Amino acid sequence: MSIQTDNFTEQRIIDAAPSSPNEEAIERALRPKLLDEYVGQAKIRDQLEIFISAARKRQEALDHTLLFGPPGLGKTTLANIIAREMGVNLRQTSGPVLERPGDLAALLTNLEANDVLFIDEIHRLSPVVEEILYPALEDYQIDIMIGEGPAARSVKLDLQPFTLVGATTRAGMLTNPLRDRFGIVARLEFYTVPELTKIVTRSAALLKASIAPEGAAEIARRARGTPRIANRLLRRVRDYAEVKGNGDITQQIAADALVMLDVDTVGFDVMDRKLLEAVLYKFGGGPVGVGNLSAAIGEAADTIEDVLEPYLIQQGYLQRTPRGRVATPAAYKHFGATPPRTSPNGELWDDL
Ligand SMILES: Nc1ncnc2c1ncn2[C@@H]1O[C@H](COP(=O)(O)OP(=O)(O)OP(=O)(O)O)[C@@H](O)[C@H]1O
Ligand SMILES: [Mg+2]
Repeated sequence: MSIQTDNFTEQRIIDAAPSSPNEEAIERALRPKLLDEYVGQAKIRDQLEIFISAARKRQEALDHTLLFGPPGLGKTTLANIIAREMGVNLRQTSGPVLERPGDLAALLTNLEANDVLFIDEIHRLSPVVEEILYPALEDYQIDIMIGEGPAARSVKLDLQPFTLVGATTRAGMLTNPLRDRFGIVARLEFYTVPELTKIVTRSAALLKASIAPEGAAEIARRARGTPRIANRLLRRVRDYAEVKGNGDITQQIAADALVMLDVDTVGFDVMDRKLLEAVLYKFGGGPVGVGNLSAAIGEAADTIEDVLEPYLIQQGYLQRTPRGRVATPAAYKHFGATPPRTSPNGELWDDL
């Protein structure tokens, strides 16, 4: 997904979205190609391994698969891996690109048997395009209109069996009929530090960078649970090591470089801190609605919900309640402030 950065001259170092075409090219080079090289997400990997080998044995298309989770966790990577493991072609497009039903029909009719059609940002499909997709997913058929005016008629076309792999950062924004048509639904989780350490170590080897295990762990700890950020930090730290040292990425070099990049010890960058500080100091710890937060920190509500919040919530710094966002005691402590004895709901905070 793309992130609005209008308010900022510089891209966030820990922005989870790719920052440039150049970065996308580097990402492709670092992308694992097979399920075995895909680190973490053990549950999804185990399931896919079984489903893929069963489908291959029967020489059928894999069930339609929905991948969802915050940006940079490996959805596009998984879609590519699925096609490769199935031994079929991958055709890639995205929700906003498919403007007219004909755009999707052209893609669908060109698929070969058991191919993977990957639709990124599938929550942004237009309703008329989605309409075409339903019979395609269910019966491998589409209805298209040929001609115009009184001479127009609808024609049914048969398709080859295929697998739709849909990716989205927001499963909640899919329509029910679309969501119901996915046989496999996989929710990607943030990665643990050991998993990210593995990813950093693997990427360093591919980039021919010399890295100490503690250096890799230091980068992993500050990567916000996200492989894309881990790989980006690695590249910036490598630059730093080459200029300020002899090129070896030691723990000290990594820590110094990350201070320079303004990424703190738990991986928060300027925007994370701005968000938490707004909740704490402008809104008295919450509850505060996303609209007010958006106005206070000058970041789009979508970005707050898709990119900033998920990690802060998962790490226990922020809570989403029916009345709005609430800062937890951990958030107070992170900024050296004393948490209140009770939550905004009047419950006693129990981890004081
Ligand atoms: N499980 C993994 N193991 C190793 N590297 C990974 C893994 N997942 C992601 N990566 C790395 O992180 C980068 C970003 O992953 P990817 O592009 O698949 O994320 P995404 O979920 O599609 O993000 P977006 O929502 O922005 O499209 C990839 O280039 C890849 O190198
Ligand atoms: Mg992607």
